[in-house]
This record gives sequence, structure tokens and C-alpha cells, in this order.
Amino acid sequence: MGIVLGTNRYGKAETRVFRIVRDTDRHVIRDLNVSTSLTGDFAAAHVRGDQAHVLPTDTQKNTVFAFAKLVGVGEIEDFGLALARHFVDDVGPVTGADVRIEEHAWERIADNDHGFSRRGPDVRTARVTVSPEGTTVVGGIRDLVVLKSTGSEFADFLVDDYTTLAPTHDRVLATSLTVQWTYTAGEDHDWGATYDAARRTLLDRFTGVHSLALQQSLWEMGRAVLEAVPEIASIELVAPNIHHIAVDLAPFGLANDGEVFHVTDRPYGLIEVTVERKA
Ligand SMILES: O=c1[nH]c(=O)c2[nH]c(=O)[nH]c2[nH]1
Repeated sequence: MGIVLGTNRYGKAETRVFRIVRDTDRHVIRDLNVSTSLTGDFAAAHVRGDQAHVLPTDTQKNTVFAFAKLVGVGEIEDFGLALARHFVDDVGPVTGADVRIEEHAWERIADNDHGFSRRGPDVRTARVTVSPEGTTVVGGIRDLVVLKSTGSEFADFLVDDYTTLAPTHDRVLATSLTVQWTYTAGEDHDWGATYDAARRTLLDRFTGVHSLALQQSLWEMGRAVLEAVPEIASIELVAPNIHHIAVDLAPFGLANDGEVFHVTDRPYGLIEVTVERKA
């Protein structure tokens, strides 16, 4: 039985690039975390230690910095497309590139020209994949922490010998969302506007839907994004349930009418759903 090299890829993870646009006294800042990963003809590097086809990960990092100056940092999807295209088109042995970008948002302090405070915790994300099969662009958001203090139930679930959970018709619903949406083909979408619309729609539906379960909330949120943004082909939502457990205050002679909770960090329910357009 022979042994062969399987799939492989390599790149530079988490290049933190910070770009200041100083065209005027009112500075604009962009704060990115860029990861590149290349596929191609790299068998010799693995089986013979031959680096002739290997563009160093250090060079990939340098390319991120150079492109931040040369092409500038517009929408992160465009920055990812420029980098991925460059690696595939200009570096011989490379046939595929996967570029992931996270953008940390900053806002002006009292409309100051050069003072900023970090906004968050949510982070905008983009992933551009260029391969012989084509190009895909995925936009997204992670660490979008949301909570409803009412308007959430969980009842009438399947009960077996091990079930102890009490049904509830009024609970706290909280989660930290990671959402990724795949764009329809094309590279001239208005990435910023679609991001804003998707984020706004997710928050609006999280609040607006009377939730019978996190599963239902996620479905309604994903469905609403597809209805609102035609450029999005499918959307994946990943939601850890941040459980808020009502504390028993009876030992202290106190009632707890949904007022005092213990927030647990583990274990947590993990609900994952993809919503897509019918073929
Ligand atoms: O929204 C929920 N979905 C579940 O599947 C589940 N399971 C559970 O214990 N609590 C919850 N809440």
C-alpha cells in the first residue's frame, strides 16, 4: 500500500494591517486582519523539501501591506479580490487563493478628525476564494451579541427519560452570532450597502420575531436577509445559546419574577442553520 500526499495549502494567517488615509486633515482609518492561503503545485516542497514553487508566507504578508498602499483599502471584499487575483494570476505555481479578512470598526470621537474609539464587539468579515472552478465572495459578521429580555419561549419540546428542562413561555434569549452570506456571481456588488442591509435586517428580525426557539429566530432572520438583499444567494447563521438561568431566590424569602439570572458560558446550545434560495 503506497502513501501519497493529500490536499495541502499554506499561507500567512492574521496579518494585522492598519491603513491611514491622510489626503486631508480628516483622517480615515481602516483596521484589518488578513489571512491568505494558497493552493497549487506544492508537492515538491512536501516530498523533497524543494522550495522552488513556494512563495514564502513572509512574502504573502508583505503583499498585504503593499496592496494596502497600492490599491488602498476600500471594501474588504474588493481588497480580498485584488489579493486573491494577484496570487493566482501573477504567481506561477499558484492555482487557488483563499483570502479571509476581518475588519475592526472604529468611530470618530465627538466627530474628531483624528481621534477614534473602537466599535464592537462585532467584526465584519469577508472571504474571497479564487480557484479553477471560479470565484466566490462571502460576506459576514461575527461576535454580533444580541439579547431579548422577553418575547422568547421554549416549550412543547420532545421529552424523554432524561429530560429535566422546564418549558418556558417567557425567557431571556441571547446569543453571539456568526453569520456568513454567499453573494451571487459577480464582483461589482455594492458590498458596503449589502453588508449594512444584512446587519440591519438581522437585528430587526431578531427583535421583531416572537421566538418559539432560537432555531425559528435564525430561520426568520436568514429568510428576511434573502428577501431584502437579492445579491445574497444563501446565508449561514451560527448561534451559541447564551443561557440565562433564573436564580432561585426562595431560600432568601424573595420572589424572582424573571428579574435575576445566572449567565452560564458552558455548556451551551449551538444552533446552526443555512437558508438558501430554491434551485
Ligand atoms: O431555542 C432553543 N432551542 C433548543 O433546541 C433548545 N434546547 C434547550 O435546552 N434550550 C433550547 N432553546
